[in-house]
Amino acid sequence: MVNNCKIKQVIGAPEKVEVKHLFLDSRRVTPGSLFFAVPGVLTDGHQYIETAIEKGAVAIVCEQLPSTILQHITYIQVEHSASQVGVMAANFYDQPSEKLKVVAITGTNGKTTCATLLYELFRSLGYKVGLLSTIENRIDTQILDAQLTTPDALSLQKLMAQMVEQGCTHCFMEASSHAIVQERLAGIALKGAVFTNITHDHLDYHQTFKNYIYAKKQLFDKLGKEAFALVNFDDKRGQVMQQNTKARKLGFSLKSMADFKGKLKANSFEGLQMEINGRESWFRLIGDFNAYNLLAVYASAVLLGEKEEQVLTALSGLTPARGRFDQIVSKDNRRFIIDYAHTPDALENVLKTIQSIRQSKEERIITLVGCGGNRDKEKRPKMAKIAAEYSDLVVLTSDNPRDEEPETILEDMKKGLQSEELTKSVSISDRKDAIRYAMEQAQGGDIVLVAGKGHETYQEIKGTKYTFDDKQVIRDLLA
Ligand SMILES: CC(=O)N[C@H]1[C@@H](OP(=O)(O)OP(=O)(O)OC[C@H]2O[C@@H](n3ccc(=O)[nH]c3=O)[C@H](O)[C@@H]2O)O[C@H](CO)[C@@H](O)[C@@H]1O[C@H](C)C(=O)N[C@@H](C)C(=O)N[C@H](CCC(=O)O)C(=O)O
Ligand SMILES: Nc1ncnc2c1ncn2[C@@H]1O[C@H](COP(=O)(O)OP(=O)(O)OP(=O)(O)O)[C@@H](O)[C@H]1O
Ligand SMILES: N[C@H](CCC[C@H](N)C(=O)O)C(=O)O
Ligand SMILES: [Mg+2]
Repeated sequence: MVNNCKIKQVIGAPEKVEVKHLFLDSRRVTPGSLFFAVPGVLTDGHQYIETAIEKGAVAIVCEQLPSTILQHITYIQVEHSASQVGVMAANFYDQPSEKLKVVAITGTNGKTTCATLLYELFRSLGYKVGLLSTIENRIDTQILDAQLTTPDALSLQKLMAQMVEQGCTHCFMEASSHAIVQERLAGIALKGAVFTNITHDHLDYHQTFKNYIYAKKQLFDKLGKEAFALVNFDDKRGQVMQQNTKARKLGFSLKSMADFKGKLKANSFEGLQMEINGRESWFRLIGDFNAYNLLAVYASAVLLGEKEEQVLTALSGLTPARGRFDQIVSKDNRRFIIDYAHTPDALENVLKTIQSIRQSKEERIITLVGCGGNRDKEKRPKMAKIAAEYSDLVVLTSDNPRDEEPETILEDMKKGLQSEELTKSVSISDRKDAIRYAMEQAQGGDIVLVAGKGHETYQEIKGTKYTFDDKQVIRDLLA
């Protein structure tokens, strides 16, 4: 358990103790286990040491020792418990990440898309693969629910151990900025890290944009010299990510010279045509932003040792991840696009793409959008403004209101709109009613973007997750 760990002291009894399970949450502790006391955002795990022991924990990892030391318990005192969870769990599970080729993708947008494409690509190249993503986790063909974009440090090691057990050779994972700051990736040996982009999101958590950039940079700072640090050169923070890394520095770009240079040739509602390092291919993903994702995926695969030609052939057959530019065209030719755009930049990219590939301005753009509750409030007026700028009609509605009042979120969004923009927008807080309204307003040829929830199959309101699936709602209303 203690290899590579930064331990201050071990006290109590006995130093060599057998541990059956590891837990981060006292509520789940079972007899014979080890409990990690980690200070968190809402509370401090140190408060639950006693409960964990009552439930049968035999070992405790903590930063501060409790006032009462029990002789039959082993206390491992460390400087920083969050960073020791993954390292100890990696020891416990016998270093699963070293038996896999693990690539982590970070960036405000594009993580799920890239990780899912890599998973599909490597499967089509004949490998057994693991995937850790916002939509779901996969161990080869087995699908497991995902609660977080990046699982907690214990679950990560356990999932990777299961991947090894099932014969997987690769694992593609999303590294959210929360996860990096909280050291969920500690103890994972990465073969590579990918940076897609950084734009406004999560300032509720990181407070400043500088902190948010720094959070992502830590992923690259910790890479070993045998790994690759692949970044988007067209994002001005791309090279910032590489400043202090020991890893091999590589970049992709659509605009300038790069190790992986893409040239976009065509874009339509069916896909895009792009030349990569001189080879031209057709892909079934839509929009310039997806050209970046495709470049990142192509580059990662080549850097992992796959043959360029084979990668291109396999990649050109792949379709977008669920809820990402997902399209339904009705019999009367209304086009519905379900997309997980939940940041200002994502929304702007999707809308710019729609504007650039529609046949003419006769095809009106109707955008339905909301913003999540208990999350970054600064993005609300920005997202409303972008929706108004690129659309003929805007339907403001609820996303996942969580513990906030939907009306308050809508008011925050409307603050971004000038009077003429307000005249082309309506607010309908019930999401289903809002979708119905948007659909009714559309005529043949019009395009309705339903943004923000993508693959999600629930709507979270005041602690309850109600069944809700944008795509299904549209299908039902069409029927
Ligand atoms: C704000 C945040 O990121 N919180 C995450 C964090 O929780 P925390 O450690 O701060 O938890 P806490 O509630 O303060 O508790 C502190 C400690 O006491 C323990 N505890 C608490 C209560 C108790 O009775 N017993 C007990 O032992 C907890 O298990 C924890 O170890 O660490 C936990 C384990 O790793 C996460 O489950 C939890 O995610 C919460 C549920 C969450 O909603 N996180 C979101 C914001 C998030 O992480 N999102 C990113 C995606 C963002 C993106 O889109 O890019 C993600 O990776 O999913
Ligand atoms: N490379 C990109 N650049 C900008 N926007 C993108 C890019 N890729 C995807 N998007 C937009 O962002 C949305 C979310 O994409 P995706 O799920 O791949 O991102 P993510 O980084 O995993 O998001 P999350 O942080 O929620 O996990 C897409 O639906 C699309 O609108
Ligand atoms: N991983 C993102 C998802 C946001 C999705 C959106 N539908 C919302 O609920 O705000 C977050 O936690 O910020
Ligand atoms: Mg994601």
